[in-house]
Amino acid sequence: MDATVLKQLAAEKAVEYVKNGMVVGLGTGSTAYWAIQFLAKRIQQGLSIQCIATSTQSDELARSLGIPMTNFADIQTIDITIDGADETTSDKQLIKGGGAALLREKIVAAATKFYIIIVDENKVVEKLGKFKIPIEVVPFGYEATMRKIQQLGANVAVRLNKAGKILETDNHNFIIDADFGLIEHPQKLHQQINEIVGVVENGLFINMANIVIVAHANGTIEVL
Ligand SMILES: O=C(CO)[C@H](O)[C@H](O)COP(=O)(O)O
Repeated sequence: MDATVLKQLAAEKAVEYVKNGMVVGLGTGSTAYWAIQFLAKRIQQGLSIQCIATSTQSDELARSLGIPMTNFADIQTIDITIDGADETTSDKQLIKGGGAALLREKIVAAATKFYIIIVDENKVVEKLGKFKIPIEVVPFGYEATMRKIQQLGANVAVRLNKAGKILETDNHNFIIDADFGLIEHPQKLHQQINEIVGVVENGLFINMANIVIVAHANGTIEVL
């Protein structure tokens, strides 16, 4: 099965967890895209929910599909969030931020009671780290911040957009992509990165996912 179909299968399964009256966090990326589409379909069929997005891209998509949107000022908690990931281990430790939305994704995830990750089987790894860790940093002095990250043992580069300019996140920050190789102790590395002055947040999502829905190439769905 092709990658798009697998993304659809995982997304469709995740949307089954959403019930009337819930506040739902909307992820970012090409897999979360399908979850937003399926949610819109269920809303047309009568499902009543309010949603909060992890990026302007997902916010705009959701609004264009008629999904009712809310914000943190008007809610206490988020019942379910459905998001993609760049890598997951079988014990649900994640790398996220390939779409540069990791900061809002982590804020939404931290406010969520039941955090669902949807992936195809290619994202499941034994050890995290083949995918470079995206790190959101403030623009001021980012070269110095990048050197500190490098001193932790990474090869680093500031992320560029399609026009070759430094990519700016929704929060007007930059992303440093840091290659640490395969990571032995993700929790420790997460702390070490976030202790660097100038770092806002990093793409290691440790002990956050409640379930990971994996779509396999043969069309079966596995829930981790
Ligand atoms: O973390 C993310 C965006 O910041 C995405 O969830 C992650 O990059 C996966 O994206 P896709 O589903 O397109 O592979």
